[in-house]
Amino acid sequence: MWSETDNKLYRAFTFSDFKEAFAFMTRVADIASRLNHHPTWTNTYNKVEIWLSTHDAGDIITIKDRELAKAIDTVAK
Ligand SMILES: C[C@H](O)[C@H](O)[C@H]1CNC2=NC(N)=NC(=O)C2=N1
Repeated sequence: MWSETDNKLYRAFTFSDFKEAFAFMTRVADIASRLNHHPTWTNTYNKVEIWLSTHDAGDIITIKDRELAKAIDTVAK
């Protein structure tokens, strides 16, 4: 589940290995390009952490972040 802290949506995803984590990131990259809204994220081996906020609106959570979060959930296993 996504949590809200510091004016950001945050969720951590864990996969079986690095390859699965990176495949997920590739799918998210496609979505982000399509929505023209991009995550702040880190990847360490099988873990991907994502923070969503809208920089253009002064780094707050907007509908764009909620839509991206929902789309990311559809490709997370
Ligand atoms: C010019 C371009 O449309 C903007 O910079 C977009 C790109 N992706 C973005 N992504 C995020 N997370 N926040 C933004 O404000 C944002 N703005």
